[in-house]
Amino acid sequence: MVEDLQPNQRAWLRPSVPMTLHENTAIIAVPNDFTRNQLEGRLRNHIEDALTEGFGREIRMLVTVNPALEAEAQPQIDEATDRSVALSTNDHQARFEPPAPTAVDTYEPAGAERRPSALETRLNPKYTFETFVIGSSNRFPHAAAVAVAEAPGKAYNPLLVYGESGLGKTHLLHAIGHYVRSLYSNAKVRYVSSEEFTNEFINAIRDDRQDRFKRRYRDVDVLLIDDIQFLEGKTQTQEEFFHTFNTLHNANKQIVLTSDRAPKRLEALEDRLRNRFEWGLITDVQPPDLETRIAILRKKAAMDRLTAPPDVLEFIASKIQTNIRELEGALIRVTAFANLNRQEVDMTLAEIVLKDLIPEGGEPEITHALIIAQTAAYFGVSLEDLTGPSRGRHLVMARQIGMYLCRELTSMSLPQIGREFGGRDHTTVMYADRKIRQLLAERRAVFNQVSELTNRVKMQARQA
Ligand SMILES: Nc1ncnc2c1ncn2[C@@H]1O[C@H](COP(=O)(O)OP(=O)(O)OP(=O)(O)O)[C@@H](O)[C@H]1O
Repeated sequence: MVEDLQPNQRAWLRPSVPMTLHENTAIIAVPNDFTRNQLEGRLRNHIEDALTEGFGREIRMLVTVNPALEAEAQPQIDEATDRSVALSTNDHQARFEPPAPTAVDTYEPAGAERRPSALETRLNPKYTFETFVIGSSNRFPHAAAVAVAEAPGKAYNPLLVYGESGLGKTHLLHAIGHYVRSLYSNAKVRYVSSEEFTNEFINAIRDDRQDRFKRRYRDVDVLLIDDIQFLEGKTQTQEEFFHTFNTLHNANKQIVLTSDRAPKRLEALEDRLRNRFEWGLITDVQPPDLETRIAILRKKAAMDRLTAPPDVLEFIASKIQTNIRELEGALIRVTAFANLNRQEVDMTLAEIVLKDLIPEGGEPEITHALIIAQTAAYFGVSLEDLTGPSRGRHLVMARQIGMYLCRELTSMSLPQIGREFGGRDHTTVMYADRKIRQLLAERRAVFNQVSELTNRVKMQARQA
């Protein structure tokens, strides 16, 4: 696949060094921001496809800058041979060794001193306090999150943020992680969703590696644990989490939790855990008001370099009121549509796109089962194939669109979606979501397929 690259594209790979494969993320070091932008922009799809094909599972790429590589980094655009990184499958297989297991996975940039990296905790680089828009709906949780990050284990412990889907809980959790890292460079920060915590715990029992599991979660300074409602009804995992919690709390290590409900409404959670959650500070995020929604769209447009006039941003913000993920999704669809049609983003265009996206008379209830069934029918594939292991090109695209729609149209978490699509890892869902978002703006066929399929799903949901 990389063999298909133009010589000038291949030249960008020459100074790049594959660092490690951490779970489903290949980390590649480059000498400067400029090279990183090239890799992340024009070359991302090629590289990720090559890696995915090579490893037989979806691999995403993370690029990190290591100025120590600068000396080797004189890309010679006219030279087709790429000496340092032959991104051919075999080569990668050889060079991306899974990191040795450690309590907190480490990452060592070539030629630099060992330093902790946000990558090792799989924090989304976009979810920082800088990119978080503050409004009356989230002012308090934001302030609490900043306080906790500035003085881990001292301000409020635990901090629990709850609220409905798509209101920024995960964003705040990651922002705490990034900020702690920037303030305390040696802090061990671990982010995990409760679903992953549960799965890892089950695997640890199966493989008789409980000690390693315990170390992994108890030997940290800050534990960020997302969506604790998932622990409901899981007695053994709750027991393990209870001990993890006590160990960390006794050692004055910071714990931050998110939930879709207030702890007292987590009925299938043991009293003693619920009780622990109430030791610290509990705060909620509310749906943002109109001004905050407009500010979020402005920020998002600026960050992703999407051009949309103020009246269009206000229009989108007025139409989508309860979920920030949907708000961002609508902006992406509107700008993608304009891009594909080589049109300016204006009100007429926004009205057309949003009319499809927002049905009259409120949102119908959409389930993953409906999305999966409609996706299979739309692409003419069987349900078994759509959720099965086969990796034919047509099937992979159908599956990725199905996953993307589950992310857009339901409030399911990444691990939940992965499970419904044949037990896939949450990073596979993340990759699919990002890839389809990108293709929406680049490929008319994909935009049309996604739009048609969304309409069908919504129509079926209304009739149900
Ligand atoms: N205040 C905000 N400022 C900027 N972006 C925001 C804000 N709140 C949420 N977002 C964005 O909205 C999207 C959804 O947020 P996030 O995933 O954090 O929601 P969540 O509450 O964790 O939802 P879920 O419970 O479904 O996981 C993300 O892309 C996030 O960056």
